[in-house]
Amino acid sequence: MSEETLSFQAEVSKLLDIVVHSLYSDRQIFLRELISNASDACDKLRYEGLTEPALLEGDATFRIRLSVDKEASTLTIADNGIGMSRQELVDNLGTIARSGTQAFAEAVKARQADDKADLSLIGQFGVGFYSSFMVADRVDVVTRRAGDAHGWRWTSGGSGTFSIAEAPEATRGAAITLHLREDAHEFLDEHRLRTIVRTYSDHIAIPVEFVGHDENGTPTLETVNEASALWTRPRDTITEEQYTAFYRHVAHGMDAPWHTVHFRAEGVMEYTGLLFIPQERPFDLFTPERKPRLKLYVNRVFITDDCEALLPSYLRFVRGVVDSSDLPLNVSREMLQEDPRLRKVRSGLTRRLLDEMARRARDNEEDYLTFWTQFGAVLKEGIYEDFERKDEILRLARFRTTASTTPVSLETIAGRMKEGQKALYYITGDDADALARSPQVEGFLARGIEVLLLTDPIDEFWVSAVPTVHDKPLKPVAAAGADLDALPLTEPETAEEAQERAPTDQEQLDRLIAALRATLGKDVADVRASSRLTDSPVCLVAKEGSLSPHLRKLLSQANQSTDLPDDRVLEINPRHGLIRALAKRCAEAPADDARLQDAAHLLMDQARILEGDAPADPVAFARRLTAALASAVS
Ligand SMILES: Nc1ncnc2c1ncn2[C@@H]1O[C@H](COP(=O)(O)OP(=O)(O)OP(=O)(O)O)[C@@H](O)[C@H]1O
Repeated sequence: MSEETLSFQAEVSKLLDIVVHSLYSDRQIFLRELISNASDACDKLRYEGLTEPALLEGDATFRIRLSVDKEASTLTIADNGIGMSRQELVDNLGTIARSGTQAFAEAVKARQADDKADLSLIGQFGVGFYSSFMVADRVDVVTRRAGDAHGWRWTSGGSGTFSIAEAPEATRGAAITLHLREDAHEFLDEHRLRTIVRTYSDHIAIPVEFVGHDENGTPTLETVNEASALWTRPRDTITEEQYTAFYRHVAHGMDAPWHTVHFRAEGVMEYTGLLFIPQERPFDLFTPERKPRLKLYVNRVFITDDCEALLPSYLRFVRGVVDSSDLPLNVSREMLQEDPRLRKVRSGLTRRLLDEMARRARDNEEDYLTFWTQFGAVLKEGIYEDFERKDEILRLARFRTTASTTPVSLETIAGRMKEGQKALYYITGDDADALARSPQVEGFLARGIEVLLLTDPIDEFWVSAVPTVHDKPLKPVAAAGADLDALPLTEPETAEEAQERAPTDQEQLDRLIAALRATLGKDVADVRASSRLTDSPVCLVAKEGSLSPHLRKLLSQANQSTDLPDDRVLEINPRHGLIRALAKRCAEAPADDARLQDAAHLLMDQARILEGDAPADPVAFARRLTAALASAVS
């Protein structure tokens, strides 16, 4: 077949355009990405060779080779791994956009503020191969898939198209040749290359060999890396730098891990775990798949990094490796998901990770909060999903409250409850600052009662699974009802305040409530007086037992349920001057008094606005507001 030219998929093209035309810091990471791909390719063949030994073609000694040609200004990274068929070559390196392609392009754009794009995270997005174009103006990939008779050559300058032709010279595996850009000739320097390999790929379990020449020009081979699986080495022989380098390899990150745990589990199931909690959120933390990304090895043979059974999804931010000698090597990836032995591993890993988090929280709360801020929203999913460990996760959880902008534990909050306080109260919404100022919490603030401010979408779900905390009921502020009446105000009222806040005459209040109900009709589920309010005249609360307004909003944003009835209750403050005045007018005015009706709608719209909603009818709202202002001014 003669050479064929194909176009990159549009998103890939866009990504390449950014890679080719940006200036970067850390561009040496291209080598880490290519070595990492080469090592994955060897791992894949080793795994496939277990069930199909013919694929190994009699050669199961895997290696990665680096060589430079100074005259041609090329650097080649060659492996004897699985290789790619023609179709795989076309799909993997050009026509199928991986899920991270667009996400990566966007992330780079967002970070381009200082003119130097940070492309170091490219591998995290599953598009590491394209980092070759940071240093090369042409890339050739010569490859033969294990077991295939023919090989192929892929070549591209990184703009718009790539070509594919037959390559009879291809050996098993893949050889990536980079034609280095004028400004990237530093990567022809052997010393520099060795340093990079040692920094980034020392722990790769497959030897990375450097092809040099002796003084007679005869080729020499030198292994540059340690080439033993890091997790199999004793802990006290591994330096922190080595752990960090390994973490960067598995997480494709540039940060250092926030926590590293390296252990050997013995007992019913024997396995080694080397797990990391990152410092920064990976980009796909909140994608719908919610997949954990641990790498599973059996006796140092890589099996999969797509094993949902290995960790609960609320720990999906954890990266690392699990290697067990007690799992069968030839087990299929699908069977693994159901394997009871794996369930034991999962439970052991979860136990250990939660224990480690608790320990870090005990040791240094401030430092623990850096972790919590990044991953708390994910960990909290466990309160809802992992019944067995619900209480443990609740102990790890930290919350912002009306009394504390620094998140605190439930234990702390429970420990400073007021005498006579019957429950722990919470409010849900999007923005903690707005919630802290919401009329709904006024009555709590006036009584010195701390309210939890819950702003993660998951909060709406777990609260329903947790009826009590530290033996106290956990209640939404909307359900506080009579609890508040029973508690005293923090500061006794002055005589002046008492007069200002004199309660509305009960009979007049009842008439006002009836009038509001009649005017607002179906806009509200009910109208009632409340002690929740101190400074504001009105607020909207959810009817007891119904969806909270925040959850209703989340569901309608997710398009899950747009036709949920709005059954919010309008609460009015009988001790507010405006309510007193309206009640008085209501007692004297005819039932269809236009001003009273306008006031009812304005109050309702005001309550809506405070909940972050728009007025029901903006034009009518504006007209009523103008009329009210005009009459106040004149
Ligand atoms: N040396 C290689 N041998 C065989 N296949 C390769 C090689 N390099 C890349 N590939 C194929 O090309 C695909 C794309 O590589 P790329 O580095 O862009 O992403 P990735 O390696 O899949 O991402 P991740 O690093 O997250 O696994 C790989 O998944 C693999 O199938």
